[in-house]
Amino acid sequence: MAETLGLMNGKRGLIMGVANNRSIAWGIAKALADAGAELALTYQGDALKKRVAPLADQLGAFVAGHCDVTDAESIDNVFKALEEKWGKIDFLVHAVAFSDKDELTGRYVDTTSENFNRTMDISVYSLTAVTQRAEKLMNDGGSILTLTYYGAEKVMPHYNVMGVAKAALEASVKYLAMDLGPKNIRVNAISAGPIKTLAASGIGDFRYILKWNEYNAPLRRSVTIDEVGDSALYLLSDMSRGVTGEIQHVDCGYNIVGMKAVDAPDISVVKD
Ligand SMILES: NC(=O)c1ccc[n+]([C@@H]2O[C@H](COP(=O)([O-])OP(=O)(O)OC[C@H]3O[C@@H](n4cnc5c(N)ncnc54)[C@H](O)[C@@H]3O)[C@@H](O)[C@H]2O)c1
Repeated sequence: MAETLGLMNGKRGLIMGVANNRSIAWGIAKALADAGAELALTYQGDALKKRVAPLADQLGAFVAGHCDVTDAESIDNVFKALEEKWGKIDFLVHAVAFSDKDELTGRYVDTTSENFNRTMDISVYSLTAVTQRAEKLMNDGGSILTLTYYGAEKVMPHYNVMGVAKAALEASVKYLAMDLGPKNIRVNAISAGPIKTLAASGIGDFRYILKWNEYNAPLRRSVTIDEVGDSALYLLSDMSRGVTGEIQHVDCGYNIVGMKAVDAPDISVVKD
């Protein structure tokens, strides 16, 4: 981890999307805590509470409660808890996405209306829903960060409706950045390279996608949650005070590549 002592001293914020210690949100939480931030975490349902509570303890973080972004009341309760505890917040991390894994394989054209709408609600609208609440607590400016993926820009195998959702999420970042800029609230996204997490395990042939990235990214490896965490620290701290509406790739450079590297081996899909 990079040396960041004190960069976030005096700053407080909410991190949504920690499921376990492999979550990207956990990498971000660790980087922020190391830099001196005070954190609040949410969890989605009792099953995840058991995992999130000990992780929160490790960082001395406040557990702001259950939050399912499809349930507006649960979002309101979390922000009420934050208002009571701190009065204001300085940053918000939105690392939340979901789609039916049966539709993260095969053809996009077969997406159902039900899963399309659910994917959009959880993975796209939720950023706007939490931003509405955060705006009221960011009375001294702030920084909001979400997580996206290259499948928003280019067609990736099996990413399907999630690619469409991430494209909408990236457009939301820009519209929110414009709306909140006059209040000195910045809104950015990190487009992370593939990382083996709970959510990623739902994507068809994920190991193949991961390997392909490792062989073909300029850095010839895949990115880690700690590296995403350090880039998030930049976007959530005053170091990036002149940056908003930005989609920052943190993917070992994969997004600049046009075709297979000449030194990359030919690989094929390996089924578990
Ligand atoms: N892992 C990757 O390869 C990768 C790459 C780029 C972007 N991302 C994005 O990073 C973000 C975090 O995912 P991750 O890979 O760390 O996986 P993860 O499974 O650790 O985290 C996903 C989180 O979304 C939460 N979530 C899902 N539905 C929810 C709901 N209805 N209400 C509240 N929370 C809900 C889960 O509780 C979980 O904490 C997602 O937006 C994902 O699309 C992941």
